[in-house]
Amino acid sequence: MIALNEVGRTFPGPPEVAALRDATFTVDAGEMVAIIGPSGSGKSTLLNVLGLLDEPTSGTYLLNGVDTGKLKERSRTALRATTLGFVFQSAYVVAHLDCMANVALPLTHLGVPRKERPVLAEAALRSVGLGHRLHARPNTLSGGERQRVAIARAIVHEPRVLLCDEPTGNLDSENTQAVLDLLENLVTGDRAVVVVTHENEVADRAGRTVKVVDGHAAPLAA
Ligand SMILES: Nc1ncnc2c1ncn2[C@@H]1O[C@H](COP(=O)(O)OP(=O)(O)OP(=O)(O)O)[C@@H](O)[C@H]1O
Repeated sequence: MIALNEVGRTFPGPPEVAALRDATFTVDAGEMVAIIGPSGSGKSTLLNVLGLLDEPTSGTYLLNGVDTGKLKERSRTALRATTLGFVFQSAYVVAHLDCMANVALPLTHLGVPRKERPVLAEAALRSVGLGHRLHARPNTLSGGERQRVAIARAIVHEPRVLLCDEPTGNLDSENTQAVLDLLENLVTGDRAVVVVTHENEVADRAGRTVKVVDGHAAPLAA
């Protein structure tokens, strides 16, 4: 699904900063990979590159077989919208919309017919265990439930890769476990999950770990 070869990202500055120097690793469908590393090591830079939010200044990044360096901006945006789902530390849900409407939002941008949107949104909410809260407003939910709404929204269009940035950073240990169970269930034969985390219990759930040190990102030996 993902193949990075000697990917670097240098910010021109001044001063010039080589935030990512050499990221070389793959992520296959059917696996969950944790990205770990000290503060300032380049994890966010790497996640931005993986998420097609930023472009490498060197190396190649293949996503779902597509050489992303060769894409024009429009094609990058389209590939991002169809192939990737994003989960952040804070569940950026829209307060005045109910869960169904929040989860259906990305489908609007993808041109999914209006009639199909509620069907897909309900299925996504049921898949994260929120079938009983379809029409709840986010402010009536717990923090863990809100994060599950954000996950439902991230997967409603069936992305091949789910990119998560500290997805349990704001949760207590019980909700952390629930979200990790969920992420584990989302790893299927045709989907990969990538999780940037500081937390050992999150990394422990991943099949493999990529460690970032001073901009060098490589798999840890098993
Ligand atoms: N837009 C930018 N311009 C210049 N330097 C940047 C920019 N973004 C990040 N950096 C630098 O690149 C390095 C890597 O930053 P990055 O945010 O990727 O680290 P991180 O591992 O995600 O850190 P943390 O765990 O603290 O979030 C840091 O030295 C940072 O100051």
